[in-house]
Amino acid sequence: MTTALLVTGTVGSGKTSAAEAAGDLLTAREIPNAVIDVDWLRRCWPSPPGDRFNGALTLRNLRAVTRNFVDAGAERIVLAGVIESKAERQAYEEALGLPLAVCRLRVALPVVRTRLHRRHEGDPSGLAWHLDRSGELERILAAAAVEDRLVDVTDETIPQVAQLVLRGWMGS
Ligand SMILES: Nc1ncnc2c1ncn2[C@@H]1O[C@H](COP(=O)(O)OS(=O)(=O)O)[C@@H](OP(=O)(O)O)[C@H]1O
Ligand SMILES: Nc1ncnc2c1ncn2[C@@H]1O[C@H](COP(=O)(O)OP(=O)(O)O)[C@@H](O)[C@H]1O
Repeated sequence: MTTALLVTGTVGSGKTSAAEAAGDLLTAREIPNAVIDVDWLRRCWPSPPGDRFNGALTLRNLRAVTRNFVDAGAERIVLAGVIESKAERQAYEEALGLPLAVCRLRVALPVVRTRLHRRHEGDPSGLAWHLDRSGELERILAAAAVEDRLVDVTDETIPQVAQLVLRGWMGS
């Protein structure tokens, strides 16, 4: 049966990079897989009042895209995204229609901020928003403890993070 793994963490923690690299590792092992960057499923403007991250639309897109990937033969689905509560986790699991594991990346905030400066070079307003959100979201995620597994990856390279994430999910 197909199973899903959500790589989560605060903004700039490396969830997108880790999910992409995990997909590459699965491909190298010839395990049919798909990678979903949840940010793209909510990239629609404007969002409705009271739903600033487009949560409802994200779930509808997730349901449709996942079904297509499963129909295409994906056995492992790796997602990068943010969930802030156990209720949101349940809603994701229901939309996916698959067993879901959640791995949270923890990265020391000064390192996150250095990465954000690099990623948002030439984008001062985006940088300011992400810098502000990084600490706030880290506190929200730590309090919510929605994950099955928390890994501190402050000093790990992207391929190392991908390996850690997969090891916790698949055992190797
Ligand atoms: N609760 C919740 N739900 C969904 N997404 C969340 C949430 N909190 C923060 N984020 C993160 O917000 C970041 C939005 O950044 P974007 O650059 O995509 O901006 S925009 O939505 O296009 O305006 C984007 O940050 P990055 O993770 O750095 O890409 C999202 O992951
Ligand atoms: N393990 C890592 N080591 C060094 N830089 C990283 C690592 N993971 C991600 N990055 C870089 O940090 C930035 C944020 O990573 P990204 O994957 O976009 O994070 P997120 O999806 O959590 O916002 C990107 O510029 C990325 O290239």
